[in-house]
Amino acid sequence: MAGAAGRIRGRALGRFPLALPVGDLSNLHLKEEKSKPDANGAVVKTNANAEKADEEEKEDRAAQSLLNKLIRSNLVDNTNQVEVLQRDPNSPLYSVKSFEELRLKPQLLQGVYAMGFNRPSKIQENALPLMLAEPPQNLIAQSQSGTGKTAAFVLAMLSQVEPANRYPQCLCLSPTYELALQTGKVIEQMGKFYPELKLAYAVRGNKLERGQKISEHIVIGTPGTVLDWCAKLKFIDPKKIKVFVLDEADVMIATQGHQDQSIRIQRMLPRNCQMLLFSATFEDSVWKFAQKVVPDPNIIKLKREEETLDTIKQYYVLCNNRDEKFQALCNLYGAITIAQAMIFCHTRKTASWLAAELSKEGHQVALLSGEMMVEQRAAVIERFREGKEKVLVTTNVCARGIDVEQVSVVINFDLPVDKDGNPDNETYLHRIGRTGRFGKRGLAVNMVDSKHSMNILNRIQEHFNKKIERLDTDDLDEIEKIAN
Ligand SMILES: Nc1ncnc2c1ncn2[C@@H]1O[C@H](COP(=O)(O)OP(=O)(O)OP(=O)(O)O)[C@@H](O)[C@H]1O
Repeated sequence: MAGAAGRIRGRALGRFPLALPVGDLSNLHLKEEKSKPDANGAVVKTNANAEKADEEEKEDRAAQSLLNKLIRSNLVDNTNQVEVLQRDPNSPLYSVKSFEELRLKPQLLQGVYAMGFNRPSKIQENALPLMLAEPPQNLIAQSQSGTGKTAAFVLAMLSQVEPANRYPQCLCLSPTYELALQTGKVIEQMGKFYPELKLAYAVRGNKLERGQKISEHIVIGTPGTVLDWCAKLKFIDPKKIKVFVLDEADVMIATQGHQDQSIRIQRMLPRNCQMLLFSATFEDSVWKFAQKVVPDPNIIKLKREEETLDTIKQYYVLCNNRDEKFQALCNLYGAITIAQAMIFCHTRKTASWLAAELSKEGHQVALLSGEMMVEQRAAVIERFREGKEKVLVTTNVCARGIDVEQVSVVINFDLPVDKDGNPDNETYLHRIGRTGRFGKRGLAVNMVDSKHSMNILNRIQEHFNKKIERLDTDDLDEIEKIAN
């Protein structure tokens, strides 16, 4: 997980430069740094004398004036300043609260700060008080990709666990093996100051002895294996679960069988179990599913036009065929520096062809596709996350939800369509959401190669009510401009 995402950094991403010296910007988070928890997890408040208070006020004023300057000069759009966005009421990262106000346990506060989070995002600020309320509240929540949903429900689970009880108390369903591992990592990082807390992965390949009971406090896994562990193998006593999380509900129901399995698991849980469901999109089918698994819910939902993030710039390129699309891609690479990119293709065949062509051009390419074994897929993603490869060419589902901070560009080499050839808006949103994570700038480029794909693109624009601009990839100056 990208822990340092919450701070302002001096590092430029590709050619998205940071426009001001870091020294100036660091003023913006001076105030938070004064109330961080110490090594024992206690929140340390500095005992400020009048002089110090004066100094602080000056710093605050300086920070505010810098912030105003940034906003006025429109520099906000040119930088990756999470802190600035977190102070912009129109941003999904905006928050008026601090993590202290969210009543987190000291060990968790310590974990949050150790991950480099300075303040909550909008979804965290809104969802956490509900999730931590007494008695526990059920919640159906939507927030854009990369705005901190995972961190929100991980905090909720960690807050409810009683380490002295050596049995599973929180159960989290993820749609894929990769996402289960990714979320597990967040749990491990955030629960770092909770050494007694244990986590088990209910994923294919994790074989346990028959008759065994699990003593771990949190179980995270995919629906099929979790169902086996609860119903058939009885490794878990579902009646003791206090918190049930269903993550990426839209992706979940797109996978054959997952919806039924999730509902069967939910039915085994006690009535007073807290049910939480998260999703980046809420088409009707997701909504119906959500209402089936979350009784009497509190609801946090976005308006359609809020679903896409303004920090991700969207373009399309007109081409005539596959070779021209490849050329357009090469032109993009020739004109802008791309930290890491994810490229989506419709078929495995195109993906392998493209990966081979890009390798011939000298790129370090990773290929991820559905026919690979889950362990292989996880290894590919890990290497990409570590930056060993700079380009990830992939087909579809296995790349959903993957959180890699350095992805500055997403290319739809083929536009996402459903099995009937209609635009797949959800998949579009998930794909472009691989960039622009937590306020970072991102670029999404769509390759259009026929009247049909132009029509798909137009329908995607209409759906999100968001203009996707044309980009001429033969014009290097124009490409350079979009990266500035
Ligand atoms: N309050 C915060 N401050 C700074 N960074 C944060 C904060 N919350 C989350 N992040 C970071 O932002 C990135 C995205 O967060 P997260 O994965 O929780 O988003 P998400 O909404 O679950 O995304 P997706 O819909 O794609 O699954 C992660 O790298 C995470 O570490």
